[in-house]
Formats: sequence, structure tokens, C-alpha cells
Amino acid sequence: MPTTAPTDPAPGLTAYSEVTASEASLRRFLHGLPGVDQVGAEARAAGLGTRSIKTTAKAWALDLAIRMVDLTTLEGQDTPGKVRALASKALRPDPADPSCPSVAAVCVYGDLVGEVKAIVGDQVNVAAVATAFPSGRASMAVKLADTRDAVAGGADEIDMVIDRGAFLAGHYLQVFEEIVATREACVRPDGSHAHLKVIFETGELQTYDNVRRASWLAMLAGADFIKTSTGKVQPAATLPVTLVMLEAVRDFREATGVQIGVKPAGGIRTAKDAIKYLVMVNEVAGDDWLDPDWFRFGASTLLNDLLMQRTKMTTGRYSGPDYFTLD
Ligand SMILES: O=C[C@H](O)COP(=O)(O)O
Repeated sequence: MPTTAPTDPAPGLTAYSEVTASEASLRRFLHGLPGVDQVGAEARAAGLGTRSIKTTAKAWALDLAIRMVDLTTLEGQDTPGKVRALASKALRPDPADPSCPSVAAVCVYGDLVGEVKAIVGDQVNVAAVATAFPSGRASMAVKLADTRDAVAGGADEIDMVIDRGAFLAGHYLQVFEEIVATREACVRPDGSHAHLKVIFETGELQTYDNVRRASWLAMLAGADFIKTSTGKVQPAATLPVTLVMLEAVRDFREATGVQIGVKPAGGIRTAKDAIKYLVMVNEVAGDDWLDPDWFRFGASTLLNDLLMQRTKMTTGRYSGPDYFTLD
């Protein structure tokens, strides 16, 4: 899937080169960002979550949400057969209805990229988790080898985890440099690059202020997307955390001209929840982000509920949950 994210930093970013020149200047910048009003963020997220949308808009939103799904399986017990079945589902989520769109990507461990690619070709992206997912605990050499291996295997997108230990210890420049190095490892021999999503594991970051700091850090380092969670730690994606990240990408684009995508992942299971997120995207970042190039849902089972709600809207009745293959 083509995306309009720039390969090279836009001119607006050069204004930030001094910020990332040293640990001290980066710390000064990140700690100088306005603090997040926790109560205000949670109240706004809750308020946006109560908005209802009308029938035509709902049909549009369901299809958009399907197109935004990164259909994910990240289990030690994943088999080539399971992954191939998931890839077929990603390509044709509802085989009985050709008008049903494909999802954005299939997200798997790096060694399974080829299995997905063999089914989806260039019609659906393949995303691989990397950099010692989910813990992020390995030497830099291992993390970069992990990334290069997935890119060489055909991954269109790399979902890397940051070193939360380094971030929480305040070693911001180390985290920045790891993201920069991983981005370089995403470059293919022809000069194009696999798109880089940077996972914060917000459930471990402790405060909304840290989520805002991690967002700016990753964007300054060249992330194409910022992503909440691995799905392995609770809480995973939440509306307030996603709100803080949407504000960050909005402010970053205003400051630099560079648009960055957002991917909440983990724990998003119902169409109702997905629509809450879409309302929030529209209200906080704006409708430029209402596109799979700029917003994704990392989810293993959300697609099933989106399909059931879609069938209900087109036929007037629910098909049983068994009608769609459950992940
Ligand atoms: O990135 C996505 C997650 O790993 C999937 O989480 P989920 O099973 O809660 O949907």
C-alpha cells in the first residue's frame, strides 16, 4: 500500500537538529513539553467516546476501520498454516461479499513474513515485529539483525519496540539513536525503506507526560508511525493514551510539516470501540488522518466484529459468529 510519508526529513525538521545533538538538549526539550492534564485528557476521551454516528456514516466507518486493521498474530504457537489462513482472511475478509475491503496489513513475527507474502503479494502489506519484540531486551546488533532479516524477507513495515528501561532511566539519546539505527536498517538496496512503526508499550511508561515525550522522541528520530503497545502488557491501547499521541502528531505536523501515523494496538475488540477511535482521530488530529496510511488498529479479533456489524448493516441481520473464521 503506498504511503505519502516522506523518505527524507522535511525542511521543518532541520530546526530540531540542535534538540537531538546531545542528551542534555534532548532532555531539556522533552521535559519542556507542556504537561498533559490527566483529568482533562481522560474526560475528553470519555466524552468523544459517547458520540453516536448515523447509519450511512456508520457503514462508511466500518469499511474504513476494516481497511485500517493490521491483522495480527504474535504467538509462540503460530504455525505457517495458521498464518496463511490469516493472510487469506486479510485479503478477502468476507469471501461471500466482494465489496468488502481488504485490511491494511498482516502483522507477524519476522520469520513468518514469507508465508504471508506468498498469499497476499502486494495487495496487503506485511508488517513484522522486530528489535527483540516484545521486551526490547537484546544487544543493538541483535535488534538490527532482526530488523534487516525481516526487511530482506519482504516486510513492508517494521514494528519496533523501544527500550523502555532506557527511556524510563532518562537515557533519551540512546532511545533516539536506536530508532535512527533501526530506521537505517529498514532501507532496502534500491533505497526505498520499509515503513517504521515505533512501539512505546504505553502500559509501562507510567505517565501521560512520558507518552507525550516518547511520541516526540520517536517522531524526531524518523518514525513513520507511533504505536501504543505490543499487546503483551496491560493496559494496552486506551482512548486517553491515543488522544495524547494524536495531539502529538497534530502538533508535530504543525511544527515541521511532516505527518506521522498513529496505531493503537492491543485490546481493541469491538466495532463500537473502533468507531470511538475514529471519532477521536477526526476531532483531535483531523480528517487527514482518517486513512489507513495514517491510522491503523493493531488487533487480532477486531476484524470479526467489524465483519459481523457490516453484515448486519447490509443484510439486516447478524450472521452467527461462526460465519466468519475466528482467529
Ligand atoms: O498489535 C496487536 C496486538 O498484538 C493484538 O492484540 P489483541 O489480541 O488484544 O487484539
